[in-house]
Amino acid sequence: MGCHLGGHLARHTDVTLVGRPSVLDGLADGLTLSGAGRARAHVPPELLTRTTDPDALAGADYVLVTVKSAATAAAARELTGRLRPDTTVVSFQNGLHNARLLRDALPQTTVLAGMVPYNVVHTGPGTFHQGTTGALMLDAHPAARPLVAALRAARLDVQPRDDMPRVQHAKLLMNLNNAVNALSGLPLREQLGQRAYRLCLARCQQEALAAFAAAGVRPARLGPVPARLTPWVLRLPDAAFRRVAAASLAVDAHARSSMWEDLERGRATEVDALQGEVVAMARRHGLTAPANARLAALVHAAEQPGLHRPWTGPALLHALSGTSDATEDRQVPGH
Ligand SMILES: NC(=O)C1=CN([C@@H]2O[C@H](COP(=O)(O)OP(=O)(O)OC[C@H]3O[C@@H](n4cnc5c(N)ncnc54)[C@H](OP(=O)(O)O)[C@@H]3O)[C@@H](O)[C@H]2O)C=CC1
Ligand SMILES: CC(C)(CO)C(=O)C(=O)O
Repeated sequence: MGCHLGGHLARHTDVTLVGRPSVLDGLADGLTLSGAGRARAHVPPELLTRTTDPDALAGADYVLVTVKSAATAAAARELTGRLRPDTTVVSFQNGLHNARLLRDALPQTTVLAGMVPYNVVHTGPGTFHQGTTGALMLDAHPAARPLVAALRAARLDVQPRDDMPRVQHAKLLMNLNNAVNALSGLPLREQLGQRAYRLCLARCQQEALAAFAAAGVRPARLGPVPARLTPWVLRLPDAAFRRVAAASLAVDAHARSSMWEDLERGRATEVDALQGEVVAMARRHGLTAPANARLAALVHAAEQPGLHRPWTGPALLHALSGTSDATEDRQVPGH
């Protein structure tokens, strides 16, 4: 995500990519951006400063944090004492707590929450493909204005919002599919086209919605269907689902979740910040979230070397069976 955002911005403003040698070395000839209906674009290496040294952020107006949730605390420690007082940090990460973690570590700094609604996959050396579309969102704040202008100049759609906690809860509901998608081994379109996988996701979302309600949080509406009705739409038979969710399925045939990419590359996933968050929130409010707990356990098992095998939809649903009432799979809203 850092290469995608940085690559787009580098054509309009000075960008320094602070990252790992394994990523930066692949950018020696620059960076190629594809997807989302834009012409394939090459960003030449002279437009990108690449470094592993966080000291390079000392002069930055903005720091966009795009590490996985488990790496936020360490990244925050690296930022501590290195930023100008007027630098603004934006967390463009999934999960609910990354901006708060950064704020706690950087109390003198303006830290904004952001949200990326679309998927980006590293498809080859220096090549980053955007497989789905949507507007970036971030806290509406005066400090965000120049960044919003730069993102727009780079032709990235962006919406400042005054309800980012609600946006992040809505995004968490979407991200509950990351585990299902990663375990399926399938592109998003193929996976969401199969009802058995959708029933797994519907169970996770139902548990999350119950936990959100108990916590007094109403997730923002990010798409055509209000969040509370999404589990019902997911449970529709395939043909009806295809009609109702045509827009959601209009994704690139190759788009996959970031968690799929983590399992493919043998990296730890973000499941603790997604399914794990629902389990923790449910517990705080005297509820349980057994489908989310089971999926988190399956993802952790798949993180072990050699243990990642694709799950069919029926097998995954069976693995979750007994974790919630199967009659839910026939439930309609209000019943
Ligand atoms: N990819 C996607 O399609 C989407 C991702 N997101 C969210 O965006 C965030 C980033 O995701 P994604 O780009 O996929 O993650 P990746 O793991 O692909 O990229 C993060 C990179 O940051 C590196 N990194 C970690 N800590 C540091 C540090 N302190 N200094 C420098 N580099 C560091 C990681 O290295 P290492 O592996 O060594 O830790 C890794 O190379 C996540 O929260 C994700 O959920 C949101 C929407 C879509
Ligand atoms: C865009 C989306 C929802 C795609 O699965 C995502 O956030 C991710 O892959 O992490």
